[in-house]
Amino acid sequence: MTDAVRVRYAYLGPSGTFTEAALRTVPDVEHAELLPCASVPAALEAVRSGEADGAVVPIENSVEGGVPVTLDELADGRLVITREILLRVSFALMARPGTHLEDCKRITTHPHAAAQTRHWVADHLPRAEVMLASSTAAAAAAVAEPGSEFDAAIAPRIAAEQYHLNVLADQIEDNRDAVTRFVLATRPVPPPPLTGADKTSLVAFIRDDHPGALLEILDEFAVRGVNLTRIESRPTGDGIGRYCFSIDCEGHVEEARVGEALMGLRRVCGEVRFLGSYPRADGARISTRPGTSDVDFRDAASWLASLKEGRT
Ligand SMILES: O=C(O)C(=O)Cc1ccccc1
Repeated sequence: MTDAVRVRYAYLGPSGTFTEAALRTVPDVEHAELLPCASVPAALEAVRSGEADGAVVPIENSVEGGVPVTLDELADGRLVITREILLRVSFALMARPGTHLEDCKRITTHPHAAAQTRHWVADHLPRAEVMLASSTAAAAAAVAEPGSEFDAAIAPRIAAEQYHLNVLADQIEDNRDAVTRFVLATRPVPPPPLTGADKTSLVAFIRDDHPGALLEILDEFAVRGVNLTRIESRPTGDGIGRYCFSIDCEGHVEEARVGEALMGLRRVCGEVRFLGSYPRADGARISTRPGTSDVDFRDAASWLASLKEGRT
């Protein structure tokens, strides 16, 4: 394969991050060019500018919920999500050879990793200070620097080999079932085909602040039997008290109940930004409630047409 046709993927780097591990699950990634970026905004900007064809970024974790920087960056609607990836995350404490557990006073890691190992650190290193880094692998790289100000990093075990560090403690996550959800974002393209186990993401902006505005949004989903998998309010940045709603729901825009819910939102909201329909990473098939399948919507539409033609 020549360089001219190689797909370029940006990701939260440097090499050794969980995001890289998530990216490595994308089909044909071995033929792609990987572009490590210093932050989530930088990875997404590489896609907007055309420097990369797609970016993999963390969007939600099972301990802390949505990742604000990713939700806010995607809310501009200039990119779409074409794939989601679920990754179990497990953390190790690593240090330069010769450092022992009791020497670890200054630890560095990514904020998500700090949140997911808080109890372990409090129990085992109660006097340690945790300083935040742009990623877990960036933290490992900083510890590996000669004369580093840090004693240890919390990072994926694989980063210890890459940065020549020793693992002092492994599997230090507070919750063994911690899962992080990543998405692949690209410049706008038609959604991948319907699989029957899909999700749709969007951002809804209320038209004018009024009682029941959120209820009106929820109603568009509820009356069509569309289940939400995440809803979060995020500030729009236009002033205190001004929020939009970042929403993931089950189903694909090609399914009538989802398409009709989007049209309903378009009517009741000030603005709706479609962020994509894509296969669910867990493959869980969606069971439609009675009266909300594509057949039901088609039947209702042809019944209405027959009324207009004078056939009762
Ligand atoms: O810093 C990393 O390795 C990342 O990819 C971000 C992250 C950190 C902790 C859990 C999941 C993702």
